[in-house]
Amino acid sequence: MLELALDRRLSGFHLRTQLTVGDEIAALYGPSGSGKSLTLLAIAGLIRPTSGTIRINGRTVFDAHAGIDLAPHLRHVGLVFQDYALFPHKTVAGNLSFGLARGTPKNKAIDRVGEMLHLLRLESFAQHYPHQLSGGQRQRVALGRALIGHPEILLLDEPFSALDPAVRETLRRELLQMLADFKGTILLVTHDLQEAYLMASTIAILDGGTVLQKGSREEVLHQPRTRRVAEHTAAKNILRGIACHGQEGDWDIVWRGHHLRIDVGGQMAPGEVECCIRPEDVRLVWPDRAEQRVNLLRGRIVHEIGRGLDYLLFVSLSDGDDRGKYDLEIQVRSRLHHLMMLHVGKEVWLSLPPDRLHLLQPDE
Ligand SMILES: Nc1ncnc2c1ncn2[C@@H]1O[C@H](COP(=O)(O)OP(=O)(O)OP(=O)(O)O)[C@@H](O)[C@H]1O
Repeated sequence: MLELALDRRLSGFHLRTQLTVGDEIAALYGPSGSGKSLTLLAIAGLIRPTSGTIRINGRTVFDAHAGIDLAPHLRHVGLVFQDYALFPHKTVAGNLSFGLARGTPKNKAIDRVGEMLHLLRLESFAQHYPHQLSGGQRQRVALGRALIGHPEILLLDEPFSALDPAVRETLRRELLQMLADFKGTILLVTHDLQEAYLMASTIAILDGGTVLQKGSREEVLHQPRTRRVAEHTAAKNILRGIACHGQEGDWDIVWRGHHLRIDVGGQMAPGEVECCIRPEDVRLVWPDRAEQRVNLLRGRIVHEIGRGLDYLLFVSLSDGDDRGKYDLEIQVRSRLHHLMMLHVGKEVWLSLPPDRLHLLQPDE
């Protein structure tokens, strides 16, 4: 388990990461410059926060107030850098043994390097140098160097960013397989939402040095707390409207003259609100079945992007001829696009399922 409450001011940037992560893979997801790498460096003991605490499995490795600041090698943290940071003049075996604690007896070191080479399937590469390895093999060596000292937590800083998409997919799978036996916390830094979703069970969204939301990957994706989180998680359709009581004691949001029913499942006050719906949650409705649907809207496709397996449709609800403007972004499978014979200019019926409309809290 990892518990963080960090504060560090730099010129023009204020890092204030508050985060607790259990023994699982958690993604620290955020745009460039949001403070992801600084957070990892602080956990590893490579930069010193001005104030705050860092606990690893209940053990305090940093506490500014109490004057505790354990050296990196005493924290039991494995760190895999973005560019792997292998020593070019050391062999694979040499790079791996660098991860062992100083003073490890020679026969123990040889055994442990052997075990690691086996786990990484690099036995026949022990005497190779980094420049003689593929990107994937280099990544494995970097991971092995981080794991060889039996760390309690593992920090991975954008481990796939340097790779092309095809290799990236294979290596994500490989990495998950290799980490299956790791029992502690794994914190993966990424600025790729899909990668965060694929690799991690929990996602923490970092922006401007602060964690905006942390939750299960489903929660973060489908129940963003605020507009800022919704923007980071590509919710796309953020609707600003007026909340009022609906006809059956439920809640409606009046948006662009339409009464949209929303399942709020909690307290809500009348007045101006924002809600969101993801592009894949907007339903396209066959015209002959339109009347049976709730939250039905009529619109016109003003733009579309074919992406192979699916299409992004941009739909305007107004009858005007302003082609650049759209009100909703919708994601549909190519098969449905074909079946419904969709094209730019076509009129479509849409439904916004009440349980997919999600109310946003005001940004702090
Ligand atoms: N030594 C430093 N001195 C001053 N500012 C710094 C220092 N290191 C980082 N920063 C600033 O802190 C902010 C966060 O940097 P950080 O490297 O943690 O971002 P990141 O989220 O990891 O970004 P990326 O995804 O691009 O790697 C940035 O605005 C950066 O310019």
